[in-house]
Amino acid sequence: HSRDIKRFWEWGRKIVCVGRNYIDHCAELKNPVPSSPLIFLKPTSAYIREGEPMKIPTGCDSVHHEVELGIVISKNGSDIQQSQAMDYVGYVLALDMTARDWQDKAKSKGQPWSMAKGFDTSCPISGIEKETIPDPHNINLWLNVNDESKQQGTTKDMIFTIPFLINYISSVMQLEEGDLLLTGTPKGVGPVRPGDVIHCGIDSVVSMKFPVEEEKESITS
Ligand SMILES: O=C([O-])CC(=O)C(=O)O
Ligand SMILES: [Mg+2]
Repeated sequence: HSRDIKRFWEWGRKIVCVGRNYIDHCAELKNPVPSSPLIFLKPTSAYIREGEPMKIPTGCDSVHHEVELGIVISKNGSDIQQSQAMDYVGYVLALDMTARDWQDKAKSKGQPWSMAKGFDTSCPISGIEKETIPDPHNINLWLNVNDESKQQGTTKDMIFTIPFLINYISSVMQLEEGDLLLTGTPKGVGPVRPGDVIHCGIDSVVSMKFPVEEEKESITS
């Protein structure tokens, strides 16, 4: 692949996610509000784009939608200072689809969330928007399931800001061109079922739709 940043999902090397970055989402799942960012990873094999279905993995009883502002890293950096951080960003709309029953089970056993967060199709994304988003800390994220409003939040309510997160993460692991950073979800998460359609957006600037399907066992001989 040529390294066209507009097609970062084809060659970007990691997806770094922030959990519990909105107080009202911490409260709805009865989780503590973190005093430092909660970081986890998703594999890049989880990406899907509009036109592809989101598939509920076999054996999972509850896949939740989480609409999030995504940050595409535009150049390599380590120890990126907060004052420089906004030179490294482009914006996407993203879903952090989560197998909530698997996550709950992992949490109760003290195990990582990798399976709950990393299943195939668990990271639907839009294209990159930059000029259309003048202030990423003042946009509205919304999500409907079958035209019913489920999530509505403003990035004003993020606990840890984008420069803080970029500095925090890049002091430990380099951020590379084409990486995606998911900044957490506001309240209103909930389950989706086969046949549902997820429609989400950032204000009226960008929106995307994904149908939900059951994963079918692939038939190979
Ligand atoms: O699974 C969770 O609740 C953590 C998370 O990804 C978020 O807050 O966006
Ligand atoms: Mg999330």
